[in-house]
Formats: sequence, C-alpha cells, structure tokens
Amino acid sequence: MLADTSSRPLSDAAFEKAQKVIPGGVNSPARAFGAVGGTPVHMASGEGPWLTDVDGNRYVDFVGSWGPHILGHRHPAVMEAIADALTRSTSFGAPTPAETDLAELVVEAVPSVEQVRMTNSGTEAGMSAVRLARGATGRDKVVKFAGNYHGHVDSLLVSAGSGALTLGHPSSPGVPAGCTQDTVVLDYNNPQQLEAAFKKYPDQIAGVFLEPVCGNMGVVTPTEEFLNALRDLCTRHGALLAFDEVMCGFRVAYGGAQARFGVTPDLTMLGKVIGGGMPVGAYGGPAEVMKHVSPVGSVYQAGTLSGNPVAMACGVATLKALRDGDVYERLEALAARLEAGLTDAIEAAGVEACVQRVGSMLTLFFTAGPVENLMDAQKSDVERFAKYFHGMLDRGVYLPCSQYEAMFVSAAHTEELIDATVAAAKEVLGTLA
Ligand SMILES: Cc1ncc(COP(=O)(O)O)c(C=O)c1O
Ligand SMILES: NCC(=O)CCC(=O)O
Repeated sequence: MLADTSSRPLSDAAFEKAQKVIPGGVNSPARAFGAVGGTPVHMASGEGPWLTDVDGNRYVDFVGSWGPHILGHRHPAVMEAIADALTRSTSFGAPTPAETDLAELVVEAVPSVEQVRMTNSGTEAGMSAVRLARGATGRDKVVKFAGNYHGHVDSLLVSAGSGALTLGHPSSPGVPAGCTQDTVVLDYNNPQQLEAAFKKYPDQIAGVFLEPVCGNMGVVTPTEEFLNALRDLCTRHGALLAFDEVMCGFRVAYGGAQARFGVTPDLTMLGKVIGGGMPVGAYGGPAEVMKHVSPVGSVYQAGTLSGNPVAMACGVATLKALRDGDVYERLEALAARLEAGLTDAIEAAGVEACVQRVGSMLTLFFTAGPVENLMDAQKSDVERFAKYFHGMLDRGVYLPCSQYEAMFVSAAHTEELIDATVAAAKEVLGTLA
C-alpha cells in the first residue's frame, strides 16, 4: 500500500529554483525542514488522505495543510461549493450572504461565540483579538504561555512554539522591546504562576491567551485544574480569557476545545478548519465583547479580502459536512487506533518515547513523558525525531517536519492506512533503538 518514496529529483530541482527567488525557498519557515534537515518536498496534488509530489511519489498525509484538511483533500461537496462560488467572482469588497452563512455556522457551533469577524489567517485573528482585549478592558498587559503559538503577532512572538521553537528563535529579531514589554510569559499547566501574575499586575492584565489544546510544542493537554483556574482568575480579575482555537477549533470537537472541556472563554480565535484549506481566520465572542469592534465600536480591524466569497463557500461546505456527518466519531476511532499502534511500536522497539493525543491531533514525543509544558517537550531527542521523520517520509508517510507539531488524522484516512502507517513506524523505530 505504501511505496518507496525516497527518490525525489524533481522536488529537489524545484527547491533549488525556489531558493533563488523566495527566502529559504519557502513561504513559511514551518515547512522548511529546518529541524530535520534535507529538502522540503514539492507537492503536485492531493486526493482524500493522499498527497502526490512533483516526482509522482504518493504519501499518506498526516499534515493536512497543518490542520485545515479534516475531510481530506478535494472533498466533493467542498470542491462543488468552490466551483459554484467561482462562477460569480473571486471577490467583491462588499458583503455577501456567504459571510453570514459561515458566521451563523460558527455561532451555532462554538458555545461562547455570539458574533464573529472573519480575517484572512489565524495570525490576523490573534493580532485582532489582542487589540480587542486591550481596547475592551482599557488595559495593556497580556499573558501567554511558553510553547504556545498564536501566529507571528509581534506581541505574542515570545517563547513561541511551532517553527519559532524549531529554529531556536522562540522570539524574533525585528520585534521591538516595546511590543513585548506588556507580554507576560508563563508556564502552561501552572495555575500557581497565573495566580501570582494577577497579584503582581493588579488591574493591568487585559487578556490571558492560550491554546486550550496545545499543538505547537507537540500535543499537550491542559489539566482540569489549569482550565478551571484560568476561567476563575480571569473572571475575578476582570481579564478576558482568550482561547486560541485556530488549530483545535472544529478539530477536537465540532464546538472546539471549549465544547469538549466545558470551559467558556470570552474571546475565541479560529482558522484552519473553518476555511477548509482556503485563507480564513476569525475571532469572536459574546456580543458584549464584540461590540467594541469597528464599525460598532472603536477598535479598528479591517481587510480587503476579509470574508472572501470563495473562501467562505469553502468554509461553509466544510463545516456543514462536519456538522451533518459522523465525522468526529470516525476521527476518534481512527486516531485512537493510530495512538495504540504507535504506542505498541514504541514498546516493541524499546525506544524512549510516548504518544499524546486529543481527538485527531497527536504527537509522538521522543521522551518518556508525560509532556505537560514546554520544558517537558524540550526533553525530547530531536535528532531521533529527525531520523524517524525521514524514515517515514521515505516510506510514503508525510508527517509534520518537527517534534514540536501535531499530526492530524482526517476523515478520509482508513483503518488500512492507519495500519500501514503503524507498520512503517515499527520498521523505522526498530532502527532507532
Ligand atoms: C494555535 C495557532 N494559532 C495561530 C496560528 C496562526 O495561524 P496562521 O498560520 O493561519 O496565521 C496557528 C498556526 O499557524 C496556530 O496553530
Ligand atoms: N503548527 C504550526 C502551524 O500550523 C504553522 C504552519 C505554518 O506557519 O506554515
């Protein structure tokens, strides 16, 4: 079922060419193979759970465009909706009904959201949510957690996860100290630290931002104690609790992490799945919070292509397929099967590693675990991860190219593909002991 995919001459040539005109040959460092070495694979097409590269090699895809492809590539209903939208125009810069359709689907699904504003990316959603939290509370400080990633928002690009962590630059040059002086960085899953921060900065904290299921230091689950403390402390101190559900929204449950855990934030950032593979982000919350957003309120945020009709059509079709099917049961079953298989493979190989999973997001960490925060994640043997990654890639399994990412199972994956992936992992892990 899976083939030898180790010969990629056309991909290598395409990367050579790209490097001349694109910094590092990539439009996002997360896909540059910086942490694992080697050459990023140039893709040609996708179908269901499969990716085909420019050399014609076929891989089973566990990246899913970094999360959006929860239905797999080229889902028929999604393709049809895009084709239909394209018959009208690619953009109007004026309201269209599709924007309301997507907003209604989000509001119906996500418990805390009464109103939602569309953006073009998760980064924009985060940037706008920070501004809104500050504008709505009249306070400047924001709390974030080490290893969480909220896009490349200046004020949150400190101790960031994902590509920033991989490249060893958790904070970026070009972000002036002034942009981050009001950012308080704490450890994930540490309620005592959060309580201390509220004591240290009384009436100064506008919002507490976090990934309520973290994917950007690998998959890390929040403890119940941590979630309860977040809600309780934010309420007591008049700060907004902001869930960055760009990755876990419509992924760990149709209503996101807040539905799965029953904890209600004041602000929610979305992206990835809600666009179904098109550039869409969003931020939303109770009307009482969202009334501060321009043009109703005075917190400015805008976008020439925001609410783009083709992207909205893609998002609407994706969410309807998620809402009306048995997708989440299927994802849970497939991902549990993968978790169990990988755990067996680890044991059989005698390698120090663990698998952490929430719904269809999972990470194989090369550390004994459990991984509860960034310090734990950084105990991972990243050299071993690089070998594992390339072993899998050459056997037709396309994984995220960093230890500090989540792999995603889609509804298009099958039991057979999961078993073939586990068989490949057994082989590769066996060479790493
Ligand atoms: C939790 C989280 N927030 C925000 C972002 C930023 O989204 P985007 O890459 O669409 O700007 C990402 C992913 O990149 C993410 O995983
Ligand atoms: N988990 C990290 C991402 O999803 C980011 C992808 C990218 O920036 O290319």
